[in-house]
Amino acid sequence: MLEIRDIWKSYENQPLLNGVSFQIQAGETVCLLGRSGSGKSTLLRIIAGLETAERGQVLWQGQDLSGVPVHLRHFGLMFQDYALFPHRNVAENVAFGLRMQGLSKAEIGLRVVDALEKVNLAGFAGRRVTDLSGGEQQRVALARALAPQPRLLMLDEPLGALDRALREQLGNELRRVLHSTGIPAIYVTHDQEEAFAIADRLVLLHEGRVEQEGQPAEIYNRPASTWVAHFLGLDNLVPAQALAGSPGLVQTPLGLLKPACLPPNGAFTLLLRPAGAYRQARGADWNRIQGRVEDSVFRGERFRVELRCAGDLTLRFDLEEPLPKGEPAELYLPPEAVLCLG
Ligand SMILES: Nc1ncnc2c1ncn2[C@@H]1O[C@H](COP(=O)(O)OP(=O)(O)OP(=O)(O)O)[C@@H](O)[C@H]1O
Repeated sequence: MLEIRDIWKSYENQPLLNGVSFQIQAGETVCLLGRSGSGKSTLLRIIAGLETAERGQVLWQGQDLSGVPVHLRHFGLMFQDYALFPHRNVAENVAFGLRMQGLSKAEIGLRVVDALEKVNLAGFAGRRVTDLSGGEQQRVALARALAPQPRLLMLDEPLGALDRALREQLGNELRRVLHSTGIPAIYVTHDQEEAFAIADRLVLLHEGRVEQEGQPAEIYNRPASTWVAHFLGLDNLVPAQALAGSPGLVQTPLGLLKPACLPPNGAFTLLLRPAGAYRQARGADWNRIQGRVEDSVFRGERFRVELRCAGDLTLRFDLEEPLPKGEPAELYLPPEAVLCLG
């Protein structure tokens, strides 16, 4: 449906987007995820037509949108500071974009009711927006973005101003609303938990490029680089070197390890899965990790155990039982829990 093809953009000779390409399919919610300042909002503005790229194209069903003005793209936008009109009630706020479209009063009335129902605010039409909670205001903003029936919805940190618990609740609701309307959406955030909760597919932006894209579980299980692993909070990174003459084994500060992957030539990085460690080996090819327990903290389902290991490495594993602090410990990981990163 939407194709972003090789977009380049710089500000004051500082490159920001260096050839960004990705696509969005019908009905799909794609989260654009990257650190603050990675150019996510700029990319949205380029897609919306509010900003021009130095190179590259934005295509809708194969049609190049360069030269198509903002209002003729039929893309809806929703920002973090949703800027509702404080002196107007809920219905008037939702009707705003519809009036600009020149629809009849009757049609506007129907669309407002429909949009408010979609976001679970039926009955709120006459309320003052200033009397609503932050979460309700956010839903009014979503209804306002949905009412003109855009062919694509762009959401820029829409939950950014809300507290964590509300974000989680509204994130789930947003996902439901987006799926029920079938409108494809680009959802920009720097919060990976939020992105994982909402996205059908993730696009990870780093240094102006797409570092990795895929379904959330795919990316979590197979991060493409050490940057992605770090960004997802997977910090058990171990320097490694392939071992000549011993295929499948790699040399590391922890000793010889056996990953499930074919090790690349030369130096590379291994990722040890925090949830992949056990107190006992269940196979002859399991990897033994030795260290001293620095910390052991209950984290809901499991204990997060911090192990100080050879090579100045601190590794964290999630275990069913705690381990005594200050004592030496041995843990075992199957080859599948040891990944090779580029
Ligand atoms: N019009 C502009 N002129 C000059 N620099 C700009 C302009 N717009 C954005 N930038 C710069 O480009 C960089 C990326 O901005 P952008 O808002 O696209 O990033 P972002 O990933 O959305 O960040 P955040 O999550 O903080 O909103 C920032 O360093 C910003 O200062």
